[in-house]
Amino acid sequence: MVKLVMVRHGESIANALNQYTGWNDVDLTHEGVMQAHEAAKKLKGFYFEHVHTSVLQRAIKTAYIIQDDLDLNYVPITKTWRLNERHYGALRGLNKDDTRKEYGLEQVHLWRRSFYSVPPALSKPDPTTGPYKYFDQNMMPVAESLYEAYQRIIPYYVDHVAPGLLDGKNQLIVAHGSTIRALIKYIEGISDKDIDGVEVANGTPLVYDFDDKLNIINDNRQRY
Ligand SMILES: O=C(O)[C@H](O)COP(=O)(O)O
Repeated sequence: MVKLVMVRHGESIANALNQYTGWNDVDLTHEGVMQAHEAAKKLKGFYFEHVHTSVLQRAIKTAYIIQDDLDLNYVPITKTWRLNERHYGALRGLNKDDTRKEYGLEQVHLWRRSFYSVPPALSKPDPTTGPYKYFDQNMMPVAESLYEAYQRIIPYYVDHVAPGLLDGKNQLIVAHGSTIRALIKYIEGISDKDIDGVEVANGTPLVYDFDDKLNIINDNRQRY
């Protein structure tokens, strides 16, 4: 049996302000730091051989806290844009309740949870925050549906996470709400329609036990 654990970062400053975030690089709040420590507590005794995270500090710092609390700082960590949150386009930085008032509940639900809905796009990529200044601007999204984000997230999982699992090595992914929803969809074979009912809470470890063919033996995921 091998384990995959996925953790959404602790509460970020944008989460606390109820703002769309996406590729914006915002820090954890104090509450978010505490949630990362809580996640580590729940994972006490868990050993993993590789950590995978995004290039966004809210996920990286959550991963570091978990590694440190579990005394696993020596475990290699990969930071990749492929595990970034879904790009929220021109919605990033806006308050979610304000957009509900302006565009209606249904539209906001579609932007946030449907598989194919694309948020309003930026007119051009926005490389103003740290992680993107060395990026090829041609690959920077201006907005992503979950479907589009899935196309960059799942190849990373298939190429860099699944081989470790198939080798019997536990893996930890510390990422974002939509990143983890895409991974849950792939791993559990959830339909395009049903994925809109899947939520991922900050700092709550999702644990999958797989057999040697990566069939799920057990998981602790709650749908709500
Ligand atoms: O990018 C964001 O705003 C959040 O991390 C996830 O937001 P959501 O719950 O609206 O998908």
